[in-house]
Amino acid sequence: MPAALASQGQNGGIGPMASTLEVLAHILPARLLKPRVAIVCGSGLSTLASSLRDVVEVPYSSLEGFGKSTVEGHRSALAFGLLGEGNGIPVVAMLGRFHPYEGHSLSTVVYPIRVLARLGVRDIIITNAAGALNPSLDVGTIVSIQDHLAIPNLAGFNPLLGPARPNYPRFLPLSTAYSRPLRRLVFLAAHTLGLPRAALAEGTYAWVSGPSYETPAEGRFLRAAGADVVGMSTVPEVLAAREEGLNVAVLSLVTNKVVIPEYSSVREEVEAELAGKSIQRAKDAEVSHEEVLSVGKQKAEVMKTLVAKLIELIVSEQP
Ligand SMILES: O=P(O)(O)O[C@@H]1C[C@H](O)[C@@H](CO)O1
Ligand code: HPA
Repeated sequence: MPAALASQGQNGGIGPMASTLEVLAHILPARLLKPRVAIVCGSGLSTLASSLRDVVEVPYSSLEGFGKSTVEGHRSALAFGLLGEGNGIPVVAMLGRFHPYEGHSLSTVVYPIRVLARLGVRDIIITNAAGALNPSLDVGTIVSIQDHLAIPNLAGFNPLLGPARPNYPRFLPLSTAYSRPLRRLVFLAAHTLGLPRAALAEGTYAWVSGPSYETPAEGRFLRAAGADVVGMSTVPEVLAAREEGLNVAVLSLVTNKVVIPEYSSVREEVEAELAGKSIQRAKDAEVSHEEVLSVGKQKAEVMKTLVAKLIELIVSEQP
């Protein structure tokens, strides 16, 4: 395997794990140190952690091995806290994530997931902002992800690249990566909260490296290949989480429709113009990160309520 590819992966190890865990053990009170469930907050969704109480925030800068989230809408800290009444459920949230397009290696992107697993997390709820490829998905819909299509993984950009390690599978199966029991609880949570049926859909997530958004041809290609939404994160985290033995649920918030106009010929337009006819053409549209963040802000509350209810259900089924 080319060295450049191997170094994109797990770096043959688990980074400065002992040091990271030691710092956390030093900072956190015992009731927060062993989180049961983890949340990864997508673009504009760091307020998902605001349902926690007794929160202790740990900046990534104090944790060796962590990078810095440089994307607007992501904060560089872990939030440890309790959810619900009484003793509460210990939960940890990544208030921001690392994307490969920021210049982070894949091993840095997934390092926090490996840390969370070692703290005792059993279930992880990964959220993201995504563009809709499936025309039936409206902006603001939450999509419970059931599968993924990861062209970068298929092409050799995979966080699991690297030497085999003891106690880790060499060949990770992904046919059940998105936990069916957790997906069931996602729909039960939505039902319990009385969310309208259309607020929550199911679908397949296409991972692209970004940071450029898709061209219309790429959008058509991903749709034709079976994806419902597209985004620039999540899949590396899912792979690491599965490798670490965590149960995974992924919730994508549709923040925009991917612009996939029908192919429209300029030649035909010019010929029509010359013939004195006019052709009606849809207006050009473009997606922006500002739009993504604005929808995230509008829908963060419903996403937060859904995630909190999901965590309650997870823990009531598997204390
Ligand atoms: O971190 P997520 O996947 O939520 O962020 C999405 C994908 C890109 O990072 C960015 C594009 O607007 O939002
Ligand atoms: N494409 C890729 N990533 C995204 C999009 C998109 O349209 N929207 C939010 N994240």
